[in-house]
Parts: sequence; C-alpha cells; structure tokens
Amino acid sequence: MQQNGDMRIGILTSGGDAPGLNAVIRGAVLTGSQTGTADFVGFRDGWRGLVEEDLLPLGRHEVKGISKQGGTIIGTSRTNPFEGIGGVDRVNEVMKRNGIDAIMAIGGEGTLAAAKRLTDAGVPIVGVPKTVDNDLGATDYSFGFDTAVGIATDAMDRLRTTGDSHGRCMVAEVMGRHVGWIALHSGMAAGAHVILIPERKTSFAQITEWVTSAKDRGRAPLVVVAEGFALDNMSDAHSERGLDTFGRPRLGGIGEMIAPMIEDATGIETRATTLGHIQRGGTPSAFDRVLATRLGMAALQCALDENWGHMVALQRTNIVSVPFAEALGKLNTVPDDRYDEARVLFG
Ligand SMILES: Nc1ncnc2c1ncn2[C@@H]1O[C@H](COP(=O)(O)OP(=O)(O)O)[C@@H](O)[C@H]1O
Ligand SMILES: O=P(O)(O)OC[C@H]1O[C@](O)(COP(=O)(O)O)[C@@H](O)[C@@H]1O
Ligand SMILES: [Mg+2]
Repeated sequence: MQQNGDMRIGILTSGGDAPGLNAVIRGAVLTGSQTGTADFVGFRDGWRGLVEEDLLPLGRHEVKGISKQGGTIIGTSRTNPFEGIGGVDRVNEVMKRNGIDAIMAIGGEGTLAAAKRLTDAGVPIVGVPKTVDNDLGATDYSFGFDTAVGIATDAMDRLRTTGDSHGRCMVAEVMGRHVGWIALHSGMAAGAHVILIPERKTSFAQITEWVTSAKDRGRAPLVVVAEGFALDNMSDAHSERGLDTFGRPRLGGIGEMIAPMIEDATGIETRATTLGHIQRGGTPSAFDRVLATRLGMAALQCALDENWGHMVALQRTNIVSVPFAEALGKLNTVPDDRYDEARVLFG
C-alpha cells in the first residue's frame, strides 16, 4: 500500500442500508490503521452528518468485529447535501474545521450523483457502490445482493413446503425497483414456476398459463415478482404507499395485487407474501463480507492515490476504480438472454 503520510478521511453511508456496509467501513479503517496511512471519522446518517457537522470517532476500537453485523454503525439517511444549510461551501467549511482531507461516500446511484456534483465542485471524494438491487452499472456485483438473494431463496423454500401442503399457488414479492436481479436469482435458486421482473412487462394471460401448467403437472405454483414489475397493461410499477423522502413512489404491493387475480382466473387458491426489508436486514453472507472488505480497502487506496471522483468496483474477480460518471451512466439491468434462459423452465 502506498504511503501518503496521514490522511484524515470522513466516511458516510447514505441511501437504503445494505448488508456489508459495516464490512466496508472496517476494511477501510483497519487498513488505514494497520498501514499508518490514514485515520477516519464517521459522519452520522449520511450527508446529514456532514452538513450538520455531526461526527463520530472511527478507529480500530469502533470497527472491532463489525463485518458480521447488518446495517451501518454510522447510520444512514436520504439527506440531500445541497439542500437546507448544505452546499459546497458548507461541506468545505466542515471538512476544514475538522481537519478532514477527503470523503469516502458509500451509497447507491443517488448518493453517487450527489458525490459527483460535489467532486465536480472540487470536493475530494471517493465512492463505494452500495445496492441490494444490484442495479449499478460498472460493477459486476455489489455487496448486499448475495445476502438478499440468500434470504429470499430461504423464504421461498419455506413458501414451497406450505404451498405444496395445501396445493396452493404462492406469490413471493421481492425487492427490485428498476431491475429484477434478486427475483431472477432467488427465483432460479428456488425453482420458481414464474419470475416477473421490471425489465420485462408480461401479460396476465401468460402468467396464468404458466401457473395453470405447473398446477396441471401436480405442482404448487411459485410465482416470484419483483416490486418494480408491471403487467403489460400498466404504465408504471404498482405503488400504494405514497412517496419516499426523495419524492419517489414507494413500491411494494404488486404481489398482493396479482394474487387474487390469479385465484379468480385459475380457480387455484393463492396466497401472497411480501418479503420487504427482511431482505436487507441481518448478517451479511460470507461473499458480501469479503467483497465489502475488499471494496473498503480499495477505496482507501483510491483516496491515497487522490483518485477523486472515482468509485471502486468489482469487475470479474478484480477490484478496479471507475469514474462516477461511468457508474451512473447506465443501470445494471437483467439482459434479455439471462431472462430467456430462466424462462425456459417456467410453467
Ligand atoms: N442528483 C442529486 N443531487 C444531490 N443529491 C442527490 C441527488 N440524487 C440523490 N441525492 C441524494 O442522495 C440521497 C441518497 O440517494 P438514494 O437514491 O435515496 O439512495 P442510494 O444512494 O442508495 O441510491 C438522496 O435521498 C438525495 O438526498
Ligand atoms: O424502504 P426504503 O428504505 O425507502 O427503500 C426501498 C427501496 O430500496 C431498495 O431496497 C433498493 O435499495 P438499493 O439502493 O440498495 O438498491 C429497493 O429495492 C426498494 O425500492
Ligand atoms: Mg437509489
């Protein structure tokens, strides 16, 4: 690891939490301490802690044993760093007063968009991609996704035994606002008879055909649906819970919506389960802990190299760094051939 003297870095976690955030923090903090290259402070609750100057110490002691803990020990929020008392001048002032040389921002596309605006204005920031949905471009996988898939698969295995016992159709709704990676992977792993993802609008007639064909073979049909899925006659994803703090529709409820429709159309008793935030909670998988630790270590190196405006990413098995613009350029959607491959086994 390059020695750049002591750099003081402020870490923040922003946006929805994801299992592995703590492992990123630990990876960066321990490496800085071990190599004598950097020390760290935390900003509480994402950009809020930065603009409101709400800091906490982040040394070896604070990160002891946290890579197996879900959530984030420094808190998260959806504060916009440009709103209220925020803005570039305020960020510079808080950094200067606290002797902070650089910021490590761990977040999804919203957080990285904010980070890009600040970096473009001269604030030294490096990024770490975070998304359970796995929807960020430029990184093959992000931590949290593997854990979410594991939790969803376990839930579906359980839904299948109760579904089999009653001969029911079970509908499982999983996360996935714009992309269907969690649905595709957990659905394949659990042997679902139907997988519905935001990238592929599907007719209700096609869904009932798959459900009926599975039932006719003596199976209890399992339908996996991503929260962002829309039927081919719907213009937007189903939303019935108002807006989030950033003004976006809160998704969820498509499973509950289609379950009675399936029952009415096929005569098969149908139940819906929404997995919701269970997918984001608790212990990260070993894969996510390793990925998150490596990303934290690499993000520190990115800062020591003064590679501002870059985020670290997993490409094949390597950790690389890419400009924010590249990461934000395009969503990591499920390619048609991956969906078509799974579709062969539907019904
Ligand atoms: N273009 C932007 N400019 C400034 N702040 C932004 C921008 N986009 C998002 N943000 C801030 O970053 C926060 C986190 O983004 P969000 O999309 O909610 O989570 P994530 O980073 O997980 O994708 C948002 O609530 C918002 O306050
Ligand atoms: O309930 P919250 O925190 O507003 O978040 C819900 C959204 O966050 C997500 O879990 C995605 O989070 P990521 O940004 O980690 O991909 C979506 O699947 C869901 O729509
Ligand atoms: Mg987001």
